[in-house]
Amino acid sequence: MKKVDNSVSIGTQSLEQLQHLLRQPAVGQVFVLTDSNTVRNCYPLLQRYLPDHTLVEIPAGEEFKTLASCELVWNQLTEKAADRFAVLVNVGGGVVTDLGGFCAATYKRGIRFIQVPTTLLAQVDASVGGKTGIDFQGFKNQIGVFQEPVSVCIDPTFLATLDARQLKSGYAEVVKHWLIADAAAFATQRQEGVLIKDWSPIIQDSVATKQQIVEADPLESGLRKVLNFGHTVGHALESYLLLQAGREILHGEAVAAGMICESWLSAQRGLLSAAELDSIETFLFSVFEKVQFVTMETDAIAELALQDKKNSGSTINCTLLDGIGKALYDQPITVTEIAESLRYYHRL
Ligand SMILES: NC(=O)c1ccc[n+]([C@@H]2O[C@H](COP(=O)([O-])OP(=O)(O)OC[C@H]3O[C@@H](n4cnc5c(N)ncnc54)[C@H](O)[C@@H]3O)[C@@H](O)[C@H]2O)c1
Ligand SMILES: O=C(O)C(=O)C[C@@H](O)[C@H](O)[C@H](O)COP(=O)(O)O
Ligand SMILES: [Zn+2]
Repeated sequence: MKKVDNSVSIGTQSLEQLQHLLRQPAVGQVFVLTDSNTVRNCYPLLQRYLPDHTLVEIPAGEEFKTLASCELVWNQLTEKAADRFAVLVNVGGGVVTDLGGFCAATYKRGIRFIQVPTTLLAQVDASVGGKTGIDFQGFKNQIGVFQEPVSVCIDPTFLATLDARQLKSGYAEVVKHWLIADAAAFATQRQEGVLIKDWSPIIQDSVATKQQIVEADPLESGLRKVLNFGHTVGHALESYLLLQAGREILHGEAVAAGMICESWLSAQRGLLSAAELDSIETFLFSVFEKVQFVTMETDAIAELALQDKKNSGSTINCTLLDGIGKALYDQPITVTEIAESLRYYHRL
C-alpha cells in the first residue's frame, strides 16, 4: 500500500486523533459543521470525541454549496464571537468539506479547520489537498481559496450509511486516480468494482496518489491539473444539469462521463489506443448509468467549459491521458471538440 503523510489519519483511530487535536491548549471555541443528513448519520458517532462545541447545520446537497450557506456559517461564528483560536470541524461529504474549508479560511482572514469526510468521494479526494470553495452563478467552485486543513480524519465506518449511488460517485474519483497515475491498479482492482468490503486500502492509495501530486504543485500551476482529468467536460455537464430542476447529477457521475469524453479526445489525438479507450468505456459503463442529454444540448454544455479554471484566456486547457496511468495537462482543445466528444458519448 502507498504511504500517506501524517496530516491525514485513516482508520477507526482517526476520531481519537481528532479528540487529541481538539484537546490542545491553543484550541479555542470549537464549531462543528454538518449538513442535514450528516447531523443524523455521522454526528452521533462523533459526539463522544468532541469537547464543548457549537453545532452548525446547512441543508444537504450541491444546490446548497452557495454563498447563502456560507453566510449561515459566518453568522454563527460571529454570533458566538469566535476568535482566531476557534476551530471548525467539517463533518460531511465534499460539499461540507469544501464549503466549511472556505468559510474557515476567510472568517477573520482565517481560522483553523479539520476535515472529517463522511462520503467515499470526500475521503478519497475532496478532503485532501486544500481546494476549498463554493459554486457561483451555476459554475462549479467558482469562488474559493487554497487552504490546507490542520488535519484530515478519515473513518471508513461512516460509509456504512451511504447509499450505493453516492458510493459509486466517490468511486469515480478513485478510478480517476488509477487512470492518471496507476495503470496496475486499474488493471487489477477494477475487477472488484464497487462490491468492495473494506474500503480502507482503496482510500489509502487514493489519498497517497493525490497527496504526492499536490505536494509537487499545491496551487495548481502545472502538474496538479492532472487531478482534473474528466473535469473539463464533467464540470460543464454537472453545471448544465445543476441549473435544471430534476436533472441534477452527482459530481462523480459527471466526472465518469467526462472521463469517457476526455479519453475519446485522447484517442482522437493518438494518445490512447482503441483498446485502451474500449477498456475505460466498458469499465465505466459497468458501474455508471449513462448521463442523459439530447444532442441539441451539446453545444450549450460545451460552451460552459470556457469558464474552466485551467483555461488561459479563451484557450481551454484539458488534461488528456497519454496511455492508461499517465496524464498530460494543458492540452488545448476547442468548444467544438468538446461538443463532438459529448456527441460520441451520447451515441455509445
Ligand atoms: N476540494 C476538492 O478537491 C474536491 C474534490 C472532489 C470533489 N469535490 C466537491 O465535492 C462535492 C461532492 O462531494 P460528495 O459527493 O461527498 O457530495 P455531498 O457532500 O453532497 O454528499 C453527498 C450526500 O451524502 C450525504 N452524506 C454524507 N455523508 C453521509 C453518510 N456517511 N451517510 C449518509 N449520507 C451521507 C450528504 O448529506 C449528501 O446528501 C462537489 O461539490 C465537488 O465539487 C471537491
Ligand atoms: O484536487 C484537485 O486539484 C482536483 O482537481 C480534484 C477534483 O476531483 C475536484 O473535483 C476539484 O474540486 C476540482 O477543482 P476545480 O479547480 O476544477 O474546481
Ligand atoms: Zn472531482
